Amino acid sequence: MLDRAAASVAALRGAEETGFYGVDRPGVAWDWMKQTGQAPAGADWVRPQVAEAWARCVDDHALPPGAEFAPRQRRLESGASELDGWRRNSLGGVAGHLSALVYDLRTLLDETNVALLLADPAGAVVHLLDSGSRITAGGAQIGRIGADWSEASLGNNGVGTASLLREPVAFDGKEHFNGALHRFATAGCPIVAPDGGLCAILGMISDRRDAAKLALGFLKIARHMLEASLFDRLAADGYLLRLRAIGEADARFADEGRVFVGADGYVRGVDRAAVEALGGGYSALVGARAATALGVDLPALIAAHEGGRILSLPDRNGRPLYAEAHRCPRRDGAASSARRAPDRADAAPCGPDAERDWSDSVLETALRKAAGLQERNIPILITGESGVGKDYLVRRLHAGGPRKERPLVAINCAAIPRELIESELFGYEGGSFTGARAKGKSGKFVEADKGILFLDEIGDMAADLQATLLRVLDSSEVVPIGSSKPIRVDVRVVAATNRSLQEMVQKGAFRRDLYYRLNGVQLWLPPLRERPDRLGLLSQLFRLERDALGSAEDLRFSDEVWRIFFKHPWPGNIREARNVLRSSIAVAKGPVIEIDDLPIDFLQELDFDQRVTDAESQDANVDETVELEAGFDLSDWEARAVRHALASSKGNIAKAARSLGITRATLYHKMARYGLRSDRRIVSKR
Ligand SMILES: Nc1ncnc2c1ncn2[C@@H]1O[C@H](COP(=O)(O)OP(=O)(O)OP(=O)(O)O)[C@@H](O)[C@H]1O
Repeated sequence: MLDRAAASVAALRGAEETGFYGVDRPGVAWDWMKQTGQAPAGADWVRPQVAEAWARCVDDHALPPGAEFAPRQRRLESGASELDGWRRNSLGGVAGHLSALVYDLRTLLDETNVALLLADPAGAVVHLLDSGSRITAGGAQIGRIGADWSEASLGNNGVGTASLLREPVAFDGKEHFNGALHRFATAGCPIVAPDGGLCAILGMISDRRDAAKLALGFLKIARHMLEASLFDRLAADGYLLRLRAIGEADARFADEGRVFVGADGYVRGVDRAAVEALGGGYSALVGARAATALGVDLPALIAAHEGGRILSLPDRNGRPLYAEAHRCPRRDGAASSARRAPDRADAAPCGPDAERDWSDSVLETALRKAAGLQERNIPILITGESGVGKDYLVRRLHAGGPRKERPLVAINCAAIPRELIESELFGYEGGSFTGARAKGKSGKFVEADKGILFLDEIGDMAADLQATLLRVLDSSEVVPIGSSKPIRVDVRVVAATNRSLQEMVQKGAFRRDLYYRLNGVQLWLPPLRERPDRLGLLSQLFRLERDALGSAEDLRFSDEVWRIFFKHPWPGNIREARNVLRSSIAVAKGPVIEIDDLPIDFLQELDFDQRVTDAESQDANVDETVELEAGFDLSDWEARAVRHALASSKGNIAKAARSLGITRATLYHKMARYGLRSDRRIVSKR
């Protein structure tokens, strides 16, 4: 203890020399801990939460003070229960909503250079964005599925400590016990189901080491949205009570609280605001009779609902609260027309139908956004890797939009030869050039008049044509080749690309003015591997393909196959998934589709995937804190998959593209990106 005091005094002197406010207080405390091997006893130099966490790291978790170490790797695939849990329990519900949320916030996340992740209640990473795969600490990749972020494995960090304390937590740089996390800020927020059960930890890691507060604020908003969605899912067949404090100036709780009472008269769920208002915690409310927990029995609730009366309930201090009762009907999957994206503001009072679990939350969010944009004539730019559903989105947009009676005209800017694109877009007068039709041709702009013109693969448009296109967009007039008479057109333009137009603009490969003209609003579709709800989406696609092929309703995949689907990075995205599902359904020999029924190309890819996994788990088994293989990310994987496909097809581009489930144009892009070339004999790095 004396040592500690002496060291503190010495450190304090140092701090005084540097200037009290200029000193890196957690840094001083951490160095002291490194020297002494003990956690500081008081909270003079670090926040109390940090001092307590460090003490736990030393005393409870026996972690080495002043060291850098990697987290343990948990083998998520080792037990069926973990994956099944992820797939079937409420985490699955969080996943769908998280997908939509991540989708919404992607731009913000890109700009702030943070990675968002979802961990299971014990702190193991079960989902992360691509950017997460680049996070390394202690020489190891900590941003990857299965990495154990619990406090006992990685030292205090937002995710692991939030899982332990069951409350939102964030740490800046040197507040982390583990020196390997000093470059980062980490934050974590537990996601609690309406029955009080912990379903997941939503986490964030930023390479700005002072961003903890910001990250925590963001996570709390995200948590609010996720928990509201979980509540919506629960509220069926019973009564929903909306609580409000009496009197406008009454600020006892900022949010309206919600309580759900089942048709049996028991409280089945509460939200955070209601717990706050009523007191006693989830355990005192959930599972108790409404009469006991709320002071109102079921007949009184029904009578209030039917008579349109407001109830009065006592709050935690015995003061009255208003309560409005709403009937929540039972859901039967058939009534699925009310599908909506998770938006608290426009959520139905009793939540949407149960089938929403299996709908495509990302697509729905994009459609909802796009609908408003279309009405206001704001140009839409859809971005995302090949096969994520850009084209599919445009078709759905058109089918559900105000121009559905008018044409949707699509043009693939990468597929049309450079010399023909102008005549394709703008048309030509009869006989205006050799090979032209005598009657002339109207061109896509005129064909799309009053409708939608979809410019696919816009990033592949030649520079001189970009200028012409811009002119047409600005003037809303086209001049067919060989004519001098402009034609007025009224088209909504939607463009799509799997390239980064922003980067192309920076490199001078795409016109900045055209970029701004097309990019009224950007809708980004995430790759399948980045989607926490990918298993739900695959289940839905599976049902689609199964019904289309007329296969038996009890046909299903084995758990083994689901585990593979969960881990596979799906470089060809939804297109690849649909191909794999379709082929396996077609060859299924019995009611259960096994690994052997999967397409051969897919299995070859897995072979490689499996080798990586085996290598990783061997590493992890040698010593739980040894450095794990660093620097291997999904783009490496994709490059290997492309190389493998080219090698298997002996350089036949069409065949390789088919096996990857992508178009030839996309394969060429990917080859260019990874510096690959193909000839019939050899496929190698340039
Ligand atoms: N949400 C979805 N539900 C069902 N099927 C989908 C969905 N999204 C995409 N698909 C299917 O996946 C395949 C690929 O989709 P699409 O062609 O729209 O991708 P893309 O992003 O435009 O690809 P590319 O950039 O290569 O043109 C299509 O068969 C499409 O029907």
